[in-house]
Order: sequence, then structure tokens, then C-alpha cells
Amino acid sequence: MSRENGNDNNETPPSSQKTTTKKQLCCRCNQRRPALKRPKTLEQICKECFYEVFEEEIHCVIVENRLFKAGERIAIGASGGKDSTVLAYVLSELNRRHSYGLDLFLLSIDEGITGYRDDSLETVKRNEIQYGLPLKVVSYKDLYGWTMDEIVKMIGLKNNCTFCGVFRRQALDRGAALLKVDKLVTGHNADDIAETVLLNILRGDIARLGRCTAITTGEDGPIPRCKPFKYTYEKEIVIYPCNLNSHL
Ligand SMILES: Nc1ncnc2c1ncn2[C@@H]1O[C@H](COP(=O)(O)OP(=O)(O)OP(=O)(O)O)[C@@H](O)[C@H]1O
Repeated sequence: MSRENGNDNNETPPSSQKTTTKKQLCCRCNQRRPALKRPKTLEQICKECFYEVFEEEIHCVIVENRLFKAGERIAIGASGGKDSTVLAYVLSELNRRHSYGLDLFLLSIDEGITGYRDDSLETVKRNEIQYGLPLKVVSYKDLYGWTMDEIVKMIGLKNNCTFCGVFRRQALDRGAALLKVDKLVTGHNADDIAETVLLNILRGDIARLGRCTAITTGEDGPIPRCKPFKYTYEKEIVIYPCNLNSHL
């Protein structure tokens, strides 16, 4: 290095170091600054590419697994929680964008749990308007003559989750039959499936272990069920609406 610039130790001056440091760019578009590290792939990605890849992957799962046929009526099990809310939004977007030709419905089961389901049903009612999807609410009270609150008063808190799970499963089937749908989709995600696998291993339930990872179940019954989020990480479902808060 010449003496003219006052630097004689061959080091790059700090000011030019700044200008030569490469800004990190989104791993997909290579244009925008990354906004997050994708939990699924650990890639640095910008917001726009994240929405795109999140929706594209679900579209690929639907196509590769032939989840739907054009003209089918599909009920979305809508609890008002994050998974089924994102599922309702993404499915209605993909149906429009890729012309799946599906008739989509929201189906909610009101278990009659004060301070819990009544709040989340308000979310589903907002989704009905926002996404323009018809909503059917089926209550335990109408189907069984009892709300979950009344059942708990009678039997106490022990085992009440088991009863509720069995009733909800049947209520979803009955609601789906009332809507005359061909299939029911739920917001079960990859983390839910991993949890079920571990539970079945711990219980030594080999028969269930074999079935619990299937993307479509109940094909021999009246209304098959599918899980379009089978490969979707829960963390990404949580991130998705945060970035899309104008829609959800
Ligand atoms: N009351 C309900 N009415 C309609 N569908 C339901 C109801 N409860 C659960 N489901 C369906 O079953 C899926 C899994 O339910 P789970 O109780 O495990 O809740 P979750 O994993 O927290 O999902 P979410 O965030 O959608 O509530 C939901 O995504 C939804 O599709």
C-alpha cells in the first residue's frame, strides 16, 4: 500500500470495508432482504417468498396426493384456532387460484364449553364473512341433548377430554352428513402427527401407529377425512398469519 493514502499496513480502510460487505439476500428470490429463518428448512427468506413457498407446498401436497376431485363438496373442520383458520384461508385461496372446482364449507362443532368455544366460534363467524364460505354450526346440545358443561357437572373433570374427543369426532361426521359433503378436512399439522406417532409407540398400539400417518383416512366409510397440513410445521402456521395480518 502506498504512503499517499496514509495507510501502510495493507489493511482495507474501515470505510471501504463497509461498502464491500455483501448484504444477505433472500435465498429464493435473491433480491429482497430476508425477514425470517424458515423453521422447516432454516433458510433465510423474505416475507413475500415465505407466503409463496408456504402456499405452494400445500398445493403440491394436494395435487400429489390427489386429495380432491373437481366438483367435490368439502367441509373444513373450523374450530376457530390457528390451524383451521389458516387452513380455511389457504384452501379458499388455492381453490380460486388453481381452479380446483371445490365447494367449500366451514363446519364448527359447539361443544358447549362456556368461555372457550363461544369465543372461538366468534372467530369462525368472522371467517365466514372474510372468506365468503358458508358456515354450519352443530352443537352437542342439539345432537346429544347435553352440553359439555352439563356433562362435566354430572361426571366431573376425570376423563372428560376423552368423552369430548369421541363426541366431537361423531359430531363432525354428522355435521358433514348434514352438509352432504364428499370429504372433511382438518387442520392437523406435522407436529400433531408426530405427537400421535409417539403416543401410539408409548401405548404399544401397533394398529393405530400404522394408520395415524395417513393423509386420508376413512375412505371405506361414508365421509373420508384429509389432512392437507400433514407436512406443514406448526411454527410456520403460527408465522403465516402474522405476516398476512391484513387477510386473517
Ligand atoms: N370444535 C371443532 N369444530 C370443528 N372442527 C374442529 C373442532 N375442534 C377441532 N377441530 C378440527 O380438528 C383439528 C385438530 O383439532 P385440535 O383440537 O387438535 O386443535 P388444534 O391442533 O389446536 O387446531 P386448531 O388450531 O385448528 O384449533 C382442527 O384443526 C380442526 O380442523
